[in-house]
Amino acid sequence: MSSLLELRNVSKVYTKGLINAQPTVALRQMSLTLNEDEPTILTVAGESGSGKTTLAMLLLGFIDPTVGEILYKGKNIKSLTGEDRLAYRREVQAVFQDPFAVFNPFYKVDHLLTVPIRQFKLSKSKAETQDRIHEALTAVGLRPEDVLGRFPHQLSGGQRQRINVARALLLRPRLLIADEPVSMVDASLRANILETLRKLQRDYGVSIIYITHDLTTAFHIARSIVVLYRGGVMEAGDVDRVIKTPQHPYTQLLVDSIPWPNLDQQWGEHPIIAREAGGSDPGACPFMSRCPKAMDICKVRPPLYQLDRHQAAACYLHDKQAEVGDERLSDLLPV
Ligand SMILES: Nc1ncnc2c1ncn2[C@@H]1O[C@H](COP(=O)(O)OP(=O)(O)OP(=O)(O)O)[C@@H](O)[C@H]1O
Repeated sequence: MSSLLELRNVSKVYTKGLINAQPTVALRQMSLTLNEDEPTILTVAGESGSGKTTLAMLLLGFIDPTVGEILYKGKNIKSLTGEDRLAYRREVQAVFQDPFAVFNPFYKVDHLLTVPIRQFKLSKSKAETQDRIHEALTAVGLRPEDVLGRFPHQLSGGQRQRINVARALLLRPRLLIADEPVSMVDASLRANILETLRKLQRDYGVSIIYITHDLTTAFHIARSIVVLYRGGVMEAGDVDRVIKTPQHPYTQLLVDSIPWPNLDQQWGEHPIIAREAGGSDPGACPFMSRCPKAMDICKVRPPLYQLDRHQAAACYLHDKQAEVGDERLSDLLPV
């Protein structure tokens, strides 16, 4: 089986200057492989300063490893030239934390989406360009008529972030580096954007390296996880296994810091729905009795709704098909 991406013993050491240089080991002997034939979502999790962004910068070729090598389709990304380099530039895309910072405020969304198509000569006509843009916007759950013709400041943070994902998707990437893509997005839109990423992996065969400090979202979308601490890999493996039975004390600490809702607790005059649904099972979604779509998701990952009530909130708010009655969620779950 051929590899899409391979890190071989990669370390990155930053030095601050010539005098009194204090080296920082931002990444330490990291190795991992993503297979070309098995698009997957891999989470890289860790607290602030653990080396996550350094890893993203290395993978995108913005900085070079101090030791070790990074191979894309079997070739060291440092020595890529010509067609190979162009393919790597096109096929490895990124979505960053801040959906505000990426856009030039003077250009409309149309321009922002047309530029990459032009740069990589992906279309032969204006009509084809438009078709591609419409397809990409639709794939990320946006209606073209809602966003085209607008400036970035006329869009919500969630819309902007999805346009970032659409822009990456236009280039038909094989690998997406998503560095904290939902940390600056409203809680109600997080599940929506994470679901979009999952769709890219499932329907478009894009592998995703999802970088986060938030294990709840990692659990939501990833199949496997690498836990970083001070540049070193503490634990790695199947996401269910690592989060449910963490072996390393640092991972245990991260898992212990996940907020767990108390399903018996009442807020204001309204009892939480889990009560109404007879949901004494702590792993059950509080909205399960009235939300068919959530039930589907629950079958895949039952404890999702146990992890973070905001996740449940996001799911409810996002899911227009869910018939949960007229109650506003904010009446049921405090924000
Ligand atoms: N350009 C740089 N020069 C020197 N040290 C750096 C540089 N960039 C990062 N570091 C250091 O490397 C370590 C890892 O930083 P990095 O930004 O990769 O962590 P992170 O996990 O992404 O953190 P955060 O979640 O806060 O963004 C930190 O100790 C940081 O101070």
